[in-house]
Amino acid sequence: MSSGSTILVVGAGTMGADLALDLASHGHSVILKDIDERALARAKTRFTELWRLVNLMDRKRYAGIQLDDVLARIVMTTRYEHANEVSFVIENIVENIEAKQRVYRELGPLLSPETVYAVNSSCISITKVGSWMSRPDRVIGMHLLNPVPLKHLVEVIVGHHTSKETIGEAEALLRSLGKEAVVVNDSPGFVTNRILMLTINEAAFVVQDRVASPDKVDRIFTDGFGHRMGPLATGDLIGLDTILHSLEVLYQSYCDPKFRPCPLLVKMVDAGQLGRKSGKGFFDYAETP
Ligand SMILES: NC(=O)c1ccc[n+]([C@@H]2O[C@H](COP(=O)([O-])OP(=O)(O)OC[C@H]3O[C@@H](n4cnc5c(N)ncnc54)[C@H](O)[C@@H]3O)[C@@H](O)[C@H]2O)c1
Repeated sequence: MSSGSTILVVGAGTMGADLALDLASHGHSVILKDIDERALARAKTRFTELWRLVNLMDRKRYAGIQLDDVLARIVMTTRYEHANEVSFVIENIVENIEAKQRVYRELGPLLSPETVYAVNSSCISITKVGSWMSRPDRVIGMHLLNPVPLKHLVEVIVGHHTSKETIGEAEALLRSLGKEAVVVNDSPGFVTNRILMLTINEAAFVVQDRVASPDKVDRIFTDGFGHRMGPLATGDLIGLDTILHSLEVLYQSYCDPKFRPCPLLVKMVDAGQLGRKSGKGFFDYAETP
């Protein structure tokens, strides 16, 4: 897919906002849709923060590009404007099956039959999403990693009915963003989160059982194994509510008790300690953007 196409990004939270900026910085026009005006306002602030962060981490990334030109390519809305004109939708709303199903039912009839519907989900089966759509061959999983502009690998998930053409178009869109696709078969949690969610959940159990503090747990992974981030800092980056929703989807999908969410995680989410996005999770982020 060439740059210059119009892409509808549904959901302007942690992933949707970062994705919109990444698409626009590669020349795509973006319609960023959310149901919540406050989320759109937060996304606006996030664009500037993220621009700064990416420039710090990778100077070449935005060389010769002006932020104002990038922002001019993003339209923010709470309505499905011009949905029938887009060639690609990337959905990034909360990790909740009922909420996602409502969006697909609402949006499906508004789209052209040829539109590719990419699902950015942590765990939800792509075949299940396809079952809600009239063209399941145009539905594909696009599990983007966080923060989107700095991650060059994307787990692409092939549902039961996903066509070869749809896979090719998803790969082409990712190539236009300088990203590489690793294509895997559909199964709840795919490869990444079947493994990662168990690790983060077990790390929460270790803290709950007072085996070690969050700092010690993560240091064993960073200073010991040489990982760039420990499991609890990773949970804070993703969002503990997203971790909890993902574990619930995995538990429901496999009926396997190994995915039961740690009660400490549930309590932290109830208390609004969601990680970086709320300023506090297993660690404190009061001073960090
Ligand atoms: N956070 C991560 O690191 C990460 C990584 C990969 C994939 N994901 C997946 O991406 C998706 C989004 O995650 P997130 O972390 O951005 O969530 P988030 O909670 O930060 O944002 C979700 C956004 O969706 C909006 N929303 C809810 N219902 C909507 C609707 N009907 N229409 C439009 N917008 C709606 C909310 O207002 C919110 O702004 C989830 O499925 C998640 O599992 C997240």
